[in-house]
Amino acid sequence: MKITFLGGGNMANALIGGLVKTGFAASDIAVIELGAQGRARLRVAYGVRCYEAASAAALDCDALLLSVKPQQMREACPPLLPFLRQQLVISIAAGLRLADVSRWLGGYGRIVRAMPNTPALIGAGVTGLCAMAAVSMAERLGAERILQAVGSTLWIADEEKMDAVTAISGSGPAYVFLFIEALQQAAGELGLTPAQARQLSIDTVLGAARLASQSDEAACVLRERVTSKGGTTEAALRTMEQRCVKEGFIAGVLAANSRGRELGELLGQDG
Ligand SMILES: NC(=O)C1=CN([C@@H]2O[C@H](COP(=O)(O)OP(=O)(O)OC[C@H]3O[C@@H](n4cnc5c(N)ncnc54)[C@H](O)[C@@H]3O)[C@@H](O)[C@H]2O)C=CC1
Ligand SMILES: O=C(O)[C@@H]1CCC=N1
Repeated sequence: MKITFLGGGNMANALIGGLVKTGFAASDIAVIELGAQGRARLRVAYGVRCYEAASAAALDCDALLLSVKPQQMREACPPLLPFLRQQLVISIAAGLRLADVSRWLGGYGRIVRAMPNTPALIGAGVTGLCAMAAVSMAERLGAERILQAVGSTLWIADEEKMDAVTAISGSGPAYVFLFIEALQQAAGELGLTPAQARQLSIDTVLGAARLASQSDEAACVLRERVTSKGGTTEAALRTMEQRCVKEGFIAGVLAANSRGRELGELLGQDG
């Protein structure tokens, strides 16, 4: 399968890196990227073909993955039109609705909306997928094959829920990195070295995530098991509760969901 990316930024780099690491031939991957530096980085890092603009050669592919920012999509679509034949189009833009991307692509119907995340770079991503009605089963499987090469996938029947997927797993790595940052900062304040802080915080997140994934028990039960009566965890959780950490966290995720919907509404009105 030949894949072309439109936009070679952060997420395209994560997906391309993951695809190449899991055995996709770099010669089957092309990127259309406006920035000369971005193209040079992609060529050096992964050996993929890079183009400055759409052309028959750039769009000689089975799947075209739209990985420009939501605000860049409407302008980026028309130059693709002369070269769209039967390719499956996959848009990973946050918020943008299938109907709007389809309209910007002259009513093209073979479009899957996907929401991956950056752990795709190491094959540990998770992607929500949602397809237009005209996308065939074989094409759905094609989209799944690309994203499963870099992690797990799940289908979302109701497109409105793609904003929730974005808020949970698309943006999710940032919340985890913030948590790691906070643990490391606290470790520093407690006199641990940066190397000790790094090992302790990252191994704790990895271990807890693996335990949660391999356990049949709910996260709250696993949390209670760490929390001894009158002990240290209880003291930590009580202080966090007083500071409304959980409420603040949930409010943040809901804000991401609202921003996705808002982006879709705002940009969808735009032509
Ligand atoms: N960064 C992330 O963790 C995730 C991002 N996404 C989505 O992926 C898309 C890209 O996000 P990032 O990679 O973070 O943004 P980015 O800004 O790093 O990458 C976008 C790239 O597109 C290029 N570009 C813009 N217009 C172009 C055009 N007309 N033709 C060719 N190249 C063009 C820019 O030069 C830039 O390199 C967004 O729509 C975002 O919502 C989805 C999931 C996760
Ligand atoms: O922050 C954003 O808008 C993108 C979508 C999900 C992760 N990054």
